[in-house]
Amino acid sequence: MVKVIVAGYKGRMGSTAAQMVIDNPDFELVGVYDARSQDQNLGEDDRFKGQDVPAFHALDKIKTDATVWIDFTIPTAVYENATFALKHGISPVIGTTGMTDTQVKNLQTLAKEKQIGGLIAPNFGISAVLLMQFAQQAAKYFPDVEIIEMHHDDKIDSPSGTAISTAKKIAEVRAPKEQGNPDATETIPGARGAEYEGMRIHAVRLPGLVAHEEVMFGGPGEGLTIRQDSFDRISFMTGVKVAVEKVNQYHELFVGLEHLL
Ligand SMILES: NC(=O)C1=CN([C@@H]2O[C@H](COP(=O)(O)OP(=O)(O)OC[C@H]3O[C@@H](n4cnc5c(N)ncnc54)[C@H](OP(=O)(O)O)[C@@H]3O)[C@@H](O)[C@H]2O)C=CC1
Ligand SMILES: O=C(O)C1=N[C@H](C(=O)O)C[C@H](O)C1
Repeated sequence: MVKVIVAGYKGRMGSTAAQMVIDNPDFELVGVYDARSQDQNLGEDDRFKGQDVPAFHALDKIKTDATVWIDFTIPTAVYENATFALKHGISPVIGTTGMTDTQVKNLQTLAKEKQIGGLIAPNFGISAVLLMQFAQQAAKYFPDVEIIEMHHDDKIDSPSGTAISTAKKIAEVRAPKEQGNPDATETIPGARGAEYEGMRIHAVRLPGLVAHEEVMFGGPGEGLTIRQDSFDRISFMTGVKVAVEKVNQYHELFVGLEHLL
């Protein structure tokens, strides 16, 4: 039985993850954490009526025997949360996006020091993991690429963690390249999107969307578009489940679900 605490349980992803833990006979939800909630117990939340799980609102009040910390919170909270988990011997399974490269490195160092397994996954969806792998493969042959990520309009960070991760994977295999016309100008600043190592990333935010990404490649006389869609947040739960099952077996913190698949 894997004992789990879920941070951000009031939110879209945290509530879905809490339900996944409750529904899994091999997992036990032993705590939930959400900084601004008033609940003393998860059962006070209408979506979880009948559940008896302590709810916490401040890191220094958390008392738990959890071995896994699932985090779907906000970019400004996740680093402190993951540090807390590692310092208390709890393996972090982090879905929250928006951490800096330095923060990720610091967490990896701490996990190694403490000999604790952990995972930061910019995307727990299998379609997104495959899209990133396929895009990396295609970039060897098509160095000209544009990334378009599309999300619901409540998303805080942009570009998405998945888009940044896609760009990083592409940058690993292609020589640095400034795309387009070197004399190009932007009549309205930002028209060409964000720039990462010569690639352009475009962030679309619209009600009705969940999480979607297209990677467009262009070459002489041809093009290739790779697309993935998360139509429902349940799409992320297969990956979260695998991470919860496996993360305690490791002694380092990985970035990317592919390391545990
Ligand atoms: N890796 C993946 O596969 C996926 C990652 N994500 C990422 O997960 C994160 C959460 O997304 P989503 O569920 O849509 O966002 P929500 O805004 O729905 O949920 C975030 C929750 O965290 C709470 N919160 C805020 N501060 C803290 C804190 N200090 N400690 C604990 N909880 C806190 C928020 O409370 P309040 O509203 O009161 O501020 C809210 O309930 C985002 O970074 C998103 O990019 C999303 C989908 C998939
Ligand atoms: O905020 C979201 O919704 C999502 N965030 C992650 C990201 O930033 O890539 C993963 C997925 O795209 C959904």
